[in-house]
Amino acid sequence: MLEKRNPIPVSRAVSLVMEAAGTGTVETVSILASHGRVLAKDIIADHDIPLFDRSPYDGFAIRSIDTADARSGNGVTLEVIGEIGAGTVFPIKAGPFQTVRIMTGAPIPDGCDAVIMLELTKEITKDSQTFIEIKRSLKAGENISFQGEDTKKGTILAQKGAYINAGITALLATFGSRDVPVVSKPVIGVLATGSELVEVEEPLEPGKIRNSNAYMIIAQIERAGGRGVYLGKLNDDKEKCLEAVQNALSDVDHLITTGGVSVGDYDYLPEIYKEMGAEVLFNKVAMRPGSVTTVARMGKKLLFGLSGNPSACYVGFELFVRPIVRSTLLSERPHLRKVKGVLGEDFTKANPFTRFVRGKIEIDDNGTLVASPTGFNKSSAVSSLADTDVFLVLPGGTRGYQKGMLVDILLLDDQQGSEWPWGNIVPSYK
Ligand SMILES: Nc1nc2c(c(=O)[nH]1)N[C@H]1C(S)=C(S)[C@@H](COP(=O)(O)OP(=O)(O)OC[C@H]3O[C@@H](n4cnc5c(N)ncnc54)[C@H](O)[C@@H]3O)O[C@H]1N2
Ligand code: MOO
Ligand SMILES: [Mg+2]
Repeated sequence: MLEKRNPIPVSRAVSLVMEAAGTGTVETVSILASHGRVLAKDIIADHDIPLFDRSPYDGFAIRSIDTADARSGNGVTLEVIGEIGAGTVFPIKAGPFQTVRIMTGAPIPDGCDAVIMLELTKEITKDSQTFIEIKRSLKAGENISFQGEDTKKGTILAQKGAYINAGITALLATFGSRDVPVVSKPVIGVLATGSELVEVEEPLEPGKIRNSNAYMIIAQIERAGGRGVYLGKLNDDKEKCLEAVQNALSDVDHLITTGGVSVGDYDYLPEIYKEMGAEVLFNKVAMRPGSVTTVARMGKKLLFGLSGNPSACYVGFELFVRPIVRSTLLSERPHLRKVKGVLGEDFTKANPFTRFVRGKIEIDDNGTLVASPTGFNKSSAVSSLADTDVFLVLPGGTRGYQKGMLVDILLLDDQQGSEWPWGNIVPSYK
């Protein structure tokens, strides 16, 4: 007798999964390997930036008081007592009507309180001594990069849980972090099921298809910030699948399977979860594609039973697995970031379940975000995933959607994320 499945709302399904979210451990990596990882410790400025008053220009460091009467037609002459490049400190204090030739980034010499750009000065040589003439007055502090103007010692510049981008890498280097504490990547195993599958390097035969989902999922795990481990493909043999799932689970933090979660004769995952004694959190979600997505729990580990259909598998990953990866990586915004935009074309097919249409975004001439489906829209589609950078969220109902309507858009290639995008998805937009 076929077991009746009760679809639950997406938001409820995500909440159930998130109850199993854990936090990751810490490891240290070289700064050169830290890009794209997640900080395990705040970055706190341990000194001011700049660390000392310095020149923003190539020119001359002067005493502003000496230029008080300077103007066009009445230049002031200053004696050049030396020169300083970035990296050294000038050893002498400048006295009245003395100046020091200075390069960008060099510390302001003692006695000086302003800098004039090279282009605004005229060099004069008299008795083999160098002078400059200045025809304008400068205020104290003019053209100086002051100590601490960028940031002050003690400021928290990046927080634990932040994605290490190029800017954070610059901060790590600024404050001398050669070894960077990062959150260890959660290890997610991937098993593909289906007797129809051949491996990527194998030739096709009648009735067979290539296993694309496993590789797609590994890429999605990596985009989310986890480490994907490909554990192979399995034929539709219940005992072998049960054994493989049980063995795999001991080596990974969480396990993803693809295929075999629907009601077909060879869809063994539901029975496997039962035999293992795993707690099934849900086996039907009110969404398209991916309605058959099933998630079970064994202690702290989650078993994500993603659909075999490529688009359904892709969507199931982004909605349910991604937030688990991100919260392990200490993100407080582990879900897909939601923005609003307009629908780029009619989507007339109504559906009782919320649709996650694979789409791409563009910004039109008025600056409006326009999201359009990427093409063939069935759950089985693989071709339209290549151009996909967003999901258009089209809530279930009896009506379709017209071009120009306001829609919720979930961004896939994004590091900012969202705390909870499911709160105010409304049934239709006018
Ligand atoms: N009577 C019903 N039939 C189906 C239902 C239903 O509710 N009642 N649900 C449909 C929906 S919705 C989906 S989605 C699929 C889900 O199927 P499974 O998750 O059980 O996956 P399979 O049956 O193993 O395969 C489905 C499809 O995907 C292809 N596939 C599988 N693995 C891969 C892979 N690694 N790479 C690429 N493609 C893969 C497979 O060949 C099938 O074509 O069930 C519907 N049926
Ligand atoms: O799980 Mo299916 O993908 O709803 O079409
Ligand atoms: Mg099936």
